[in-house]
Amino acid sequence: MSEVPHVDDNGYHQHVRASITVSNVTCHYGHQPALCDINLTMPAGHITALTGSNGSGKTTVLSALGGILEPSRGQITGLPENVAFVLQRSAVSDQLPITVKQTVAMGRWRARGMFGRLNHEDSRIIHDSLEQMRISDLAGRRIGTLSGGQRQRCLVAQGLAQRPDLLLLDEPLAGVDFEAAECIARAIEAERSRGVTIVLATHDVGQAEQCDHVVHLEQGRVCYS
Ligand SMILES: Nc1ncnc2c1ncn2[C@@H]1O[C@H](COP(=O)(O)OP(=O)(O)OP(=O)(O)O)[C@@H](O)[C@H]1O
Repeated sequence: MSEVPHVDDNGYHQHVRASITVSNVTCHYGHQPALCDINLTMPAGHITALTGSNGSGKTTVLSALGGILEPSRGQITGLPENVAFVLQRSAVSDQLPITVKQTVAMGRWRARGMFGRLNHEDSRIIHDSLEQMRISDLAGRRIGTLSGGQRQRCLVAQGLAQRPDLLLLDEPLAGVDFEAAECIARAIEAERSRGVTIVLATHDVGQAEQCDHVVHLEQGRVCYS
C-alpha cells in the first residue's frame, strides 16, 4: 500500500495507509528467545490487541515494532516513521526529575529535536494532550510524585503529543481507575478515528473485545490472530 503523508492543522499525518507486517520474526534477550518465528499483519488505521499470559511476548512485540529491540531473524515492513511507544507506567523511575508538562513536551522532540525551541503549535498540542487526558492541573507536578493512574495518563498524553502514525501502548489500562480508563479508551478511539494505526498489549478482556483485531501470544508464539 502506498503512503502519502500530509500533515493537517492539528499536526496529524493524513492518508498514511501502510499495513504493518511482521514476517518470521525471532527476538532474543541475550541467548534467551522471547519471540519464535512469528508472523502478523496489523491493519492500517485499526486497533490490534496483543493478548497472552505474563511473559508470552507482548512487550517484546511492541519493542520490536518501536525499534527498541532488533529482531535476530525475520523482518518488519510497513512501519511508518513516526512511531510513539507509550511505556507501562512501572517503566518510569520515581526519581525522574521532570514535570508532567515536560514529560508531555518530550512527545514533541521528534518534531523539534531534544534541544529545539517549541513553537506555538507545539505548545497548543501539549496543552491539548494534557486536557485530553484531564491532567492539566498536574502540569507542574514532578512525574515521580504522581499516583499510578495519573502517571499512566501522563505517558499516554506524551504519546498523543507526538501525533504519531503508529501508536504502541503497553497495558494502558493496567491498574487505572474507571475514570482514567474511560479517558484513555476515548483517546485511543479518537486516534483510530484520525487514521492512526494502534497496537496495544492488554490483559483486559473488555478492552481486547473493543479492538478490531486480536493477536494471542503464548510462549513467544502466535496462538491465533
Ligand atoms: N530485558 C529482558 N531481559 C531478559 N529477558 C527478558 C527481558 N524482557 C523480557 N524478557 C523475557 O522475554 C519473555 C517475554 O517477555 P515480555 O515482557 O515480552 O512478555 P509480556 O507478554 O509483555 O509479559 P507481561 O504480561 O508480564 O507484561 C519472557 O520470558 C521474559 O522473561
